[in-house]
Amino acid sequence: MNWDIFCHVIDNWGDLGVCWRLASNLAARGQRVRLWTDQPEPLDWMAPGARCGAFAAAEATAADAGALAGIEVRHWPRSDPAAPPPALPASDVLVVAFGCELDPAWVAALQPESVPGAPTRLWLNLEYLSAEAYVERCHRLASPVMSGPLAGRTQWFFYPGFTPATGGLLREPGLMAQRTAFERGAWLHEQGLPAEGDAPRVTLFCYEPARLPELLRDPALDAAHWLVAPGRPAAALELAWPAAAGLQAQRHALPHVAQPEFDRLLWASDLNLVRGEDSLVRALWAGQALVWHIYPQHDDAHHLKLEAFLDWLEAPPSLRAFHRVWNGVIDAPLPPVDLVAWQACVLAARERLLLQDDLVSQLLGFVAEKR
Ligand SMILES: Cc1cn([C@H]2C[C@H](O)[C@@H](COP(=O)(O)OP(=O)(O)O[C@H]3O[C@@H](C)[C@H](O)[C@@H](O)[C@H]3O)O2)c(=O)[nH]c1=O
Repeated sequence: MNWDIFCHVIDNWGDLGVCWRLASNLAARGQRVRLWTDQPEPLDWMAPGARCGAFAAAEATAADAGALAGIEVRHWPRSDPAAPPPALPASDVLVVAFGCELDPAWVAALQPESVPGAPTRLWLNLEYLSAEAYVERCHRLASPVMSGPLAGRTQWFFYPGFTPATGGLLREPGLMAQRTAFERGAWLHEQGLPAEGDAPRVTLFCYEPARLPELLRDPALDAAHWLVAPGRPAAALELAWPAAAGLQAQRHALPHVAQPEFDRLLWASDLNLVRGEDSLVRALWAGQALVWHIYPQHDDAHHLKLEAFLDWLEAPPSLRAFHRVWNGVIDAPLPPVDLVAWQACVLAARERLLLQDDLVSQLLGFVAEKR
């Protein structure tokens, strides 16, 4: 089948990160995808070569073409109201990610009314990830358009989630086999990172957690190797680093890496301090201790979202308390890091997730059912 996926980058990298993973998961299962985004630039490091297809086909190397077969990245002139709808063959499935607004003329162009007798074209909204109860209620609901140029059409809600009654999480079929075969020492060595010794490796991929200086002084981390992602995490650690004075801790600034390499970074770490949406999911698959820096919302809606996640995670009291302080929900001393208990919790959660179908399997099933 042919897919159009629309991605409006609001901020940071998760909007595009999720959409790229979705596109590549679909392509790996034989689907043909056009990925439209208003801000394709981060793909240059997240998925090197991805932009070749649409922007510079002649420059694509054979390796790029092979790795990215089935995906065409296209620029979406989202904020230009005069941009004419594309004159391209219609797609079977149109996905607007995270409820992004697509001009009705574009919807109509890419999804002409289905011909009687032919399979129905589908228009889906892939929503944000949450463990809150509404997700199970809203997953797979139809949203009929009542007025305007698209009146009479239906958009379907598809919600990712952590339980069998949701759309599940993105997970490539071979991911766990790769995870098991991963050789941490060799990988760290290849990256030029310290591969010897028992000192914990901590991946830092966060926003600006106010309690970072306090965490630097946690006794479990006083000789830690901090593996620091570029951008906001690097800036946050730079400010906090004076708190590590006198400790043996070391920091290692990392470059932007491609998504598969980012996964391996999480596999190689004893503690993953992740954020947003996609890195949280990848930290669950990594099966190491994790702490989530949730994307903050103005009305504090993220507090409930965080609690729902901690409930689903069956987080032990120390991990719950740590999350609440780390995310500024409560003002209290940061509880001590307990790598053993926290990893056990993540591994148990991963076992539960592995019993469920991944998001793309469910999405393909949903589309087959509706067509
Ligand atoms: C640091 C790094 C990240 N990445 C990728 C992994 C992820 O796909 C992506 C980061 O995305 P996230 O973890 O989701 O965090 P994020 O905070 O970057 O993204 C988002 O969070 C969402 C909840 C919001 O809705 C978005 O608007 C957005 O802010 O960047 C790499 O591929 N290589 C790297 O070197």
